[in-house]
Amino acid sequence: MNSLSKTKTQPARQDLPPGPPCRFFGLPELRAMGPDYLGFLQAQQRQHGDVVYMRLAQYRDYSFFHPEQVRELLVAAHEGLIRWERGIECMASAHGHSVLIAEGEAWARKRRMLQPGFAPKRVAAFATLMVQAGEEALAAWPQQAQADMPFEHAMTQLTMDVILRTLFSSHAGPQARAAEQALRTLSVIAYREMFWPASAPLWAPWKAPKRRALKVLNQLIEGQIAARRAHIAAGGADKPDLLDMLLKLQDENGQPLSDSELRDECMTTFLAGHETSAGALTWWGWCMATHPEAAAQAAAEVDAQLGGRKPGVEDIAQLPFLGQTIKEALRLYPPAPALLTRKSTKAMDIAGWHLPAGSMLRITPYLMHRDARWFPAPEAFRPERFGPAAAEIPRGAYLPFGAGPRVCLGQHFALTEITLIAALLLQRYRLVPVPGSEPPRPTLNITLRPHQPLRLRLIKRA
Ligand code: HEM
Repeated sequence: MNSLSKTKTQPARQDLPPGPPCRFFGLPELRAMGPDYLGFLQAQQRQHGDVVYMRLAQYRDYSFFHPEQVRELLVAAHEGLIRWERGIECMASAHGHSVLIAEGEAWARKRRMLQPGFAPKRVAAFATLMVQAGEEALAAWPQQAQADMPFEHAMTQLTMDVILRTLFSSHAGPQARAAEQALRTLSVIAYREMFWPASAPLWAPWKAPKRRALKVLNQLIEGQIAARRAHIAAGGADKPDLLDMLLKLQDENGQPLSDSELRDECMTTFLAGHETSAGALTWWGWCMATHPEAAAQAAAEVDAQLGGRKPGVEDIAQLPFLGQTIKEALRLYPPAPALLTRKSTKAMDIAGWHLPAGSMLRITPYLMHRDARWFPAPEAFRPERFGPAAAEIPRGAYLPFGAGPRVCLGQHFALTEITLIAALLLQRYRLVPVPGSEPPRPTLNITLRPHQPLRLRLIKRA
């Protein structure tokens, strides 16, 4: 191979990382990816190693599986990346142009404005609301000695209630059940649409379920904003919630969020702010139900620290083992198991490979978290991995909240909420699998949920 041919737009195969042979424009790979994205990528990693190249339709597609490469991409090369336009287009029908969707200066402006609202101090002020929501939800659960609960549904309703209280000073009313169903519908549709090159317009007759789902969510969010505007117009007092913060935000030029920006940020905070936390609590519940010794140790820690009183934000640091069980559940079942695919906007060199502008880049926390090099016996639930005596985990190997400048904005919020709710649960119940039930299979529909709604048996603690 001479040096001239290396500079051609289409690199020769030996200049590319290993991967499946390029056949039929990558259609066999695309067909295999849709029904089992995580299994497909895992098989590629096993066969080809830490960097896998595929030709998928018009895209040069690279998957990275090594922590150093992940940090190189998400941290060092961040400015040369955007999120894959088609993926974002499928999510934008609900999220609009929020911080989750925006790119470049528009994203940076939103991120700078929103960041203080999710800082630890701000989140701490919401802890009382989180605990209140948890206590009220648990008080409404069956009170007999043991009961089989639709646990996943209960966690979704609870985290939705938390976000409605913290965002709008509101509660999960009858609209919440409809919103849960609508979000499920939208996630399945958005995930499916990502594997098609384009979407039919929303008015197409077969898009009625998507239209209905969007209407439910829009009515919920826009109704809350309209009610707040009416409250302010009537001279009502400030409310200690995120909407109040969003209404008062100004950028460096003194510009507030426009009406549509406000709607979009509220929608993203509502959706991103409860769906993933619900998934995290659901999987944590399953881990506790199937690892009674770890559950008993976490419950003993909670009892010793709280002595029966309700938890507060200041207790979180005193519940290290409980925190380890949560981290380990997030490792085995990261609610965002595949980061939103990135596209390079300029040529770059990563891990010794030259990536032309326009390359697709995939990072898959679910697979990084199950790599025996960083997590020995990766399928085992071992909270000790995150204990003080454990070996250090390489930076970039553990990514439940992503990494780099686009790391999850709500990570502190989520961890505070999950820990407080987990403590409330352990104070009251022992969780066990429903006898005879099938173990949940992780299923990807943008987020990671059990293949069918998870039920757990709750046994009241004496
Ligand atoms: C266990 C719960 C959560 C998990 C696992 C999670 C995970 C993630 C991940 C992995 C990303 C980055 C995606 C990427 O790089 O492609 C992200 C972004 C984001 N998350 Fe979360 N999240 C959680 C909870 C929350 C909560 C509670 C909120 C808000 C209240 C939130 C708001 C956001 C926003 C706004 C972004 C976009 C940030 C940006 O693009 O600058 N998340 N989340």
